[in-house]
Amino acid sequence: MDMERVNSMGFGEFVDVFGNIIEKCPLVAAAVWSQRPFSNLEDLESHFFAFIDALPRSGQEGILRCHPDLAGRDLQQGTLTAESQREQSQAGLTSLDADDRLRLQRLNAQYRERFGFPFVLAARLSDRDAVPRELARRLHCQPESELRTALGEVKKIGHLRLVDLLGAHPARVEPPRGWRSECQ
Ligand SMILES: NC(=O)N[C@H]1NC(=O)NC1=O
Repeated sequence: MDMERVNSMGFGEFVDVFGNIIEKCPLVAAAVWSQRPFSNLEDLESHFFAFIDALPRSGQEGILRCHPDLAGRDLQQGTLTAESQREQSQAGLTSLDADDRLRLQRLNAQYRERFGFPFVLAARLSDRDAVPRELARRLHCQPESELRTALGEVKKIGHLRLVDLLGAHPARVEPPRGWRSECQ
């Protein structure tokens, strides 16, 4: 799909196509539509990300809370969005054995208890061994930096989803501008 096609979309079609760039948050696409025309993928995604950055903390936490746990209940029940299902599957999270699944579920619960929102990570840039390791590491980060790290992961997920839709050049796997974890 090229940008001319994107720029020609009416509101309804745009939200249908881009409504899940930010997981279960079609409002972001709805707001971005009014910023058209877009010159390229970077321009388009910058509007998605600027919307997130401009939200108050409650809105940013709300966006994080719309994400399903990695290897969590939605995966078990088959209720993930198509995008999330594919991402979790690519990371090998759909084929964990019972012990590994339980370990991840316990870590997810600890993380949610500490920060008040779910652990978010771009699963396609990770794998079944790295996910619990990264979760355990981030559990010890400070809440302020962890919020920024988690929003950076939301942006990585959104970037990869946009690349899928627009058939653009290979995804930047190390995106610039502070998308890295702030807590080492
Ligand atoms: N919790 C979490 O990170 N979920 C997201 N990550 C990802 O790659 N897809 C998701 O749904």
